[in-house]
Amino acid sequence: MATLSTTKASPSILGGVMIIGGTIIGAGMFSLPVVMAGSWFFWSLAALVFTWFCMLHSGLMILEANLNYRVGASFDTVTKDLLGKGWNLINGLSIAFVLYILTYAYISASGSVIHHTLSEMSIEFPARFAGLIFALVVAFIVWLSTRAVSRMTTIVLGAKILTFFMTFGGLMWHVEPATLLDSKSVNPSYLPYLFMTLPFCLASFGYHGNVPSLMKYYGKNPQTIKRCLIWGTGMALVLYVIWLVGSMGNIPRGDFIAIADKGGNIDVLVQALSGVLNSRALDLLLIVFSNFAVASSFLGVTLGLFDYLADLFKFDDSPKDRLKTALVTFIPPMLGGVIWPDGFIYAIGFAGLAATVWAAIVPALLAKASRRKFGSPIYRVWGGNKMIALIVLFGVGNAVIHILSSFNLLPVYQ
Ligand SMILES: N[C@@H](Cc1ccccc1)C(=O)O
Repeated sequence: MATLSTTKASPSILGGVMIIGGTIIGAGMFSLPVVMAGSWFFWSLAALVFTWFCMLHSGLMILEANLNYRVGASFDTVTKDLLGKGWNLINGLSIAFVLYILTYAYISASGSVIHHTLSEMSIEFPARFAGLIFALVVAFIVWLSTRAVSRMTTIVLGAKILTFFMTFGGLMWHVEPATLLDSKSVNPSYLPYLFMTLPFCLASFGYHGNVPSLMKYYGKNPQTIKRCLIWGTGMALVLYVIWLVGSMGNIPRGDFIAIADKGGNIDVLVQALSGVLNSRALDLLLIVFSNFAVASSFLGVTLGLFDYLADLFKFDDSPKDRLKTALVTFIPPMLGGVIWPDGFIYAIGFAGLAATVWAAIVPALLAKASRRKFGSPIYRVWGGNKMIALIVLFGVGNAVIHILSSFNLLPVYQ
């Protein structure tokens, strides 16, 4: 029993699982059914599982490298030390780009969600301004304090999980096997459309900025943090699969062409779902859920961007400086939202393109370099060089796919 007094109690893994799960499950999931309509259910399922596997392991690689540094050392410190200034610059730029473009995506998404919610109540309100007002509210909360954000996030995340299960519990009852299996199509082809889904899967599984925060929270405790990553990403995977079944089991494959044509934003998707559901209660739940889903990632991601920019511009924590930081955080994406309110799907695709740098390629290089420099004595991801090569290939492959599809060189389901 003597050993008991020497072991320090570490916080339970639930908190870490929620941090990871809460960051991962966000607006990205609303892009999935729309971009996966071409490859439909089974191939999309394969893309999801493959992306989950790679993104889990790249997160573990960040952990492996991070463990060789003091608790509190950030992504920035580790990258600069292991890979040098050049890589660190590329890494930092890609992080800033992802956070900015996601903030824009959330403004566009929240505008669309609020527009849809109000029009259900027979109030006409332009999506552009709804997004702008929502962003101002979020900006105000972020400007107040980190504590305000964390309190709001807890409430919103709780509501998101609750309404998720209520909505999808209901949606599951409506699933039509013939719709889900696309059995009415004659000679369908799915495989050619598989590749373009990958950058969207990647964006939807992004959480990697949070790995150093977990080390701050749990200390150098690789087994606990590893369990948080496995459960957090696993929870997201299960939710995404349920979401695919719920949406593809209700909206026929052909109907997605019109949804994508209208910009593929959340209101169009939710409207299509409620059109087939014929249930007022479910319809309402779906609307409430989509509001919360967007709000929780919006808070989390903009807090990340806010802290990042404050550090970059050396703004301090006084109300005046926090206002400056809030301005640089929110003005550019807000302008984007007012000028192009419907760029949601594009934005998620570009988030995938940039996130591949810091969520796949750089983590693999970090693990490689930390093995060379320190031998990674505390913890090492399994699979040796083969795993590192797989993650680099996954990352580079995603970038190539996104660039090809931006130039219309990949088949599009239309
Ligand atoms: N996974 C988040 C987006 C994200 C990407 C990368 C890092 C953090 C968050 C979403 O689906 O909305």
